[in-house]
Amino acid sequence: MHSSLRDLLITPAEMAAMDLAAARSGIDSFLLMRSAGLAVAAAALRRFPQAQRYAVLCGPGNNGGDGYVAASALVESGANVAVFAFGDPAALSGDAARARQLWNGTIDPLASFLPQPADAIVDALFGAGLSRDLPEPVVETIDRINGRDLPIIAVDLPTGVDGRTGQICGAAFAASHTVTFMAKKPGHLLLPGRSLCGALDVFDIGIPARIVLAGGKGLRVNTPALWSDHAARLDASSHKFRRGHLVVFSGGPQATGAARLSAAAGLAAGAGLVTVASPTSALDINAGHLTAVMLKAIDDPPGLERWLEDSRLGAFVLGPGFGVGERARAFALALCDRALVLDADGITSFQQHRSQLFARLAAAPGRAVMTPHEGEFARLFPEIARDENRSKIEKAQSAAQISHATIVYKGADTVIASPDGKVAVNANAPPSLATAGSGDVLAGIIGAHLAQGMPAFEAAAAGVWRHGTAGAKAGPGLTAETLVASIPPLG
Ligand SMILES: NC(=O)C1=CN([C@@H]2O[C@H](COP(=O)(O)OP(=O)(O)OC[C@H]3O[C@@H](n4cnc5c(N)ncnc54)[C@H](OP(=O)(O)O)[C@@H]3O)[C@@H](O)[C@H]2O)[C@@H](O)CC1
Ligand SMILES: Nc1ncnc2c1ncn2[C@@H]1O[C@H](COP(=O)(O)OP(=O)(O)O)[C@@H](O)[C@H]1O
Ligand SMILES: [K+]
Repeated sequence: MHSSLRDLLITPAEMAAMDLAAARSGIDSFLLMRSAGLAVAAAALRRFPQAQRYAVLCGPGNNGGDGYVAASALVESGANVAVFAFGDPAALSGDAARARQLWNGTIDPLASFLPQPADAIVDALFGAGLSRDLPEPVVETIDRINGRDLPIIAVDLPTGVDGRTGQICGAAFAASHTVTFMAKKPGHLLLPGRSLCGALDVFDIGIPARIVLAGGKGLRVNTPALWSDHAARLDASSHKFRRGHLVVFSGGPQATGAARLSAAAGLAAGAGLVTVASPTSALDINAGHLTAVMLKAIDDPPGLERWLEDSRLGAFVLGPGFGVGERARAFALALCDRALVLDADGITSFQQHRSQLFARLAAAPGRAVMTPHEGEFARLFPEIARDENRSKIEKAQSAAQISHATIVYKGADTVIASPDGKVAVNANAPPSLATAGSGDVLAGIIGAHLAQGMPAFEAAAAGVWRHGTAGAKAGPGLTAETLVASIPPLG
């Protein structure tokens, strides 16, 4: 696999365009199908050598074609193979018809397939060309097979998973293993698709990297390659002010913990100084819990404006535990032209005042990052959230464009998108991150990156990645506190 393809995500439409570009450059498309089918057969033999029968389920398009190639290769290796087809195999056209003609065995209708206890199933029913909900006979087959604890090797995508969105089209196989070609598709990473792929193999079937790279639109998996060039490095000339000063705003006396978690995370993530800006009413409580983190009384917008004259204040986190309302809006609007992470209550405060926030961000571009979870996203971007046609990636991209901020659309499949079109999908976050305060920690890490001078998209992507890595390091019993202690070095 060409190293530059490793983190690339290709939509099914882009993949189809690449097929055409490959054909135009003189590459024989049947050879691509042959490579694909051989890769599937090899994966089936390698992963499930104990199978007494490989049941290959073939559909009406090129995914089915890959299945016929795999079936022939499995027979050549001495395996026992049975082929079942959905639709009329005589109606196949192009490369898929050629692949079927090379299959010497019988082809039974899909409806007659009865799974046997030692079967391994090759799912070549539908792949990138799935364009609507699955037909009823396919749904019935999937229902008959899922849950029987049989190994399923999916060709390109588990049948029923939409490669662009990761959504399920009526039903979907829960595969043990998925073999895809040239590059991952969004549906392999976005939920629920990701949870149905099993282990994922990306196989190079011979489309030149230059064609794949030219055809992709810049969708990426979030890895350090995206942002490590922007990471601040420590050297002998570093001092605390050069490492950046992060400010985290605290809520009132009943709601101070979230800000302290963000502040602790910011310090652990590398900000040189961190100050909790607290209402006077909560100063004593905050003071009783803070050591390395500093404290400053800030009660109202004029007090904030005066403090902002200190140019050493590098970045701000507003939202965790802050309280929803007018004060949050006034603080946020005053910070829009700075490096700002707007999280939690900071986001919810603008539910009825969205256009005010977006207009201010457009007029005073700073480095703003918003970190909504699904509920907060729906509050700020209700029309986008409701649009069932758009993938989570497309939703984050639209939200970034209309808000003029980098969006971190959180979840197990967090998407990071910038107003200028950069986008990445995160894949390293363990489910143990679903714990109270985990989002506050993320906001603090991103704030530290902004304080160190990273651009907004890179600061956010690096923050999400470090948060995921910290989650894995802290292990299954993690709490927000152990998460902070597990934040790994940057770069
Ligand atoms: N470059 C590569 O990556 C390579 C890719 N390769 C392989 O090609 C696969 C993509 O092939 P593909 O485009 O023919 O699509 P595929 O998934 O077989 O289905 C299309 C057929 O299904 C039909 N159809 C769709 N939805 C339906 C529904 N709900 N219910 C019923 N019918 C439905 C649709 O008909 P239509 O929508 O026109 O009615 C059409 O007939 C890809 O996943 C990979 O395995 C390799 O061969 C090597 C090179
Ligand atoms: N199942 C999951 N798998 C991986 N990461 C998750 C999962 N659920 C939540 N997370 C991550 O944990 C964090 C939770 O943030 P948030 O919902 O704001 O929680 P809180 O408000 O309690 O801090 C987000 O970064 C989110 O992406
Ligand atoms: K499939």
